[in-house]
Amino acid sequence: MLVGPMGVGKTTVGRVLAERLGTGFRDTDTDIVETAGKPISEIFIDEGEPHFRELERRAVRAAVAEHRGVLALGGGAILDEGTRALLADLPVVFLEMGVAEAVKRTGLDAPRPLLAVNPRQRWRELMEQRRPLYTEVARAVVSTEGRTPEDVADAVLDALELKDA
Ligand SMILES: Nc1ncnc2c1ncn2[C@@H]1O[C@H](COP(=O)(O)OP(=O)(O)O)[C@@H](O)[C@H]1O
Ligand SMILES: O=C(O)C1=C[C@@H](OP(=O)(O)O)[C@@H](O)[C@H](O)C1
Ligand SMILES: [Mg+2]
Repeated sequence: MLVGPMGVGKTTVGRVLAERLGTGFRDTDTDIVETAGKPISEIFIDEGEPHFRELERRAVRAAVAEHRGVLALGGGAILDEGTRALLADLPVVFLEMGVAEAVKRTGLDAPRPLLAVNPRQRWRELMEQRRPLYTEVARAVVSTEGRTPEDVADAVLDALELKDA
């Protein structure tokens, strides 16, 4: 299970990991988009963040119950106390990076509504609030700085001692 901030590579590394482990990959953001029938940015605009968080809470609960492979969560999923409790005994890895790398990665990618305005400052604020929560749920912390997604996947397997799985 991969947690960490927007753009750190949960989705990208999750796919690589699933392939390495010969298992399935699931991403709660994808599940939410399917359920809502529209992109995350539109959910934020039309119904607001609290509604998105409610969809996310349900999506994480369903995925944890049903899915046995690699699961990538959205960056804010750990804000929910019930979600953190669900993750308590699972092999959760916190992927991390610094703000410069975050801005570089998210700038190149699909829009994330929470970083639409003032991305650098917003990212710092979000990390201040969330870092303790990522740390609380994680069994291991893996840096993604200067590593390709393949290298990060290797480091995750090492950290969870799944290298020969
Ligand atoms: N280790 C990495 N090094 C460089 N770029 C990366 C790395 N991992 C992911 N990326 C890029 O960063 C962007 C965000 O990745 P993504 O997997 O969507 O992150 P998340 O799911 O954590 O928000 C994508 O453009 C992806 O190709
Ligand atoms: O950090 C957040 O609050 C969010 C992260 C996004 O997922 P990624 O972390 O996969 O970008 C997505 O769930 C939404 O835009 C909100
Ligand atoms: Mg993602």
